[in-house]
Amino acid sequence: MAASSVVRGEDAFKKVFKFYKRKSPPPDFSDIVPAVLDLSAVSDSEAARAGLQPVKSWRAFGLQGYPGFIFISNPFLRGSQPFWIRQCLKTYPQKPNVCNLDMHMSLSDTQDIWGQSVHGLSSSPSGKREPKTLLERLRWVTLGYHYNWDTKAGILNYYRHDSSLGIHVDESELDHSRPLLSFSFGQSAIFLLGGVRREDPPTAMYMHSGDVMVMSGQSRLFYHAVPRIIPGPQGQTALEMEGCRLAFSSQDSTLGGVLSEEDWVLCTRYIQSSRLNVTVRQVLGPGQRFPETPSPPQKTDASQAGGVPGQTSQRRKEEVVAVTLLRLQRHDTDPAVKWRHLIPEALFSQAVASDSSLLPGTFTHINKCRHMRPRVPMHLQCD
Ligand SMILES: O=C(O)CCC(=O)C(=O)O
Ligand SMILES: [Fe+2]
Repeated sequence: MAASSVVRGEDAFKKVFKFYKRKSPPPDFSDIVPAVLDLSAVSDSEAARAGLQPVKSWRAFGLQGYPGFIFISNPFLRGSQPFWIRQCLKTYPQKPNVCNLDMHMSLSDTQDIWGQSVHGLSSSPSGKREPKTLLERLRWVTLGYHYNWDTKAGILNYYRHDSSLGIHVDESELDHSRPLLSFSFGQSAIFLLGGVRREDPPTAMYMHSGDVMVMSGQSRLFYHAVPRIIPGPQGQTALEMEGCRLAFSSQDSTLGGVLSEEDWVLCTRYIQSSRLNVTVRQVLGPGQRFPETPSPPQKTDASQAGGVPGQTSQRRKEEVVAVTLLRLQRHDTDPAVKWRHLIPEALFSQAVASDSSLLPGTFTHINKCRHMRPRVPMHLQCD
């Protein structure tokens, strides 16, 4: 069942979090369905270079009561996700990027996480309990400003089937006026989006492989959490990986580079039980520098999101998604990069949606503003 906006009280978020984290008996997810919608912008070839469909065929949704939150239902070209999965597993964990394993292992031990995991992940289960590979123990990697968890820029989260991510706000970046972009690959997740206060009741939605989320404007600082990982729609990942094989074996592979048999096997194996999430955030605002001392400089407020009036280089949010992926494709984590091309909220209002698979009571067409009342699990109604 969908979490509800009428659940109130101090513990509302926690209750909903626990509801979706619960394993036995498992919660009923029947009301949660993928969102669907269409947009337009960015050149088709630029989008394709990042492995994305032409923007006119993207399906994106706003969410009633969550200004600035955009959900884009898997805008990836068939067969391009494995490129990103391989980036997350093989490329981004490489030094100088920092990961959770660095906290208790030496640099030489975490130098080649992929290489050290190849054997363990690709050998078929022998029946006896094998030690976990480094890839299976990987929980997060930071890109960009990664020397300090508090100053993170791009973050990769690695979720195993039993992982969750607690209730939090992403506020350690100094610039909250830029959107936070989130890309999901592999198994699915229940994502909970709350409000500015921890006690604001959250809305639950699925994040499936390929789905993209933009948290901008007010929603940039909303509480959120991932209470649980769930198997993706039947066969989805397998099909996607197979699509990759086809795409890579044909000449017009847009992302370039052939996925070797070994890479393909390992990515498939890993993703069968795991979820990858990439979030990209702007850390510094215009003119800001990291302080020498821990005292934080003035933050740029998310409520001011909307860009600088008269700025000519502003682009649409769809472009932000494409450009972000292009940067990541080049493994461009230069901390000096400023995301000047981010755009005002008002420009992002062209969504046209079919409502066949809307989560009741939550997703709203950006430009239609239809709203259905949510159905509420009885035991979550606490007022
Ligand atoms: O995994 C997700 O979907 C959310 C990740 C997240 O909230 C974070 O990294 O701050
Ligand atoms: Fe977050």
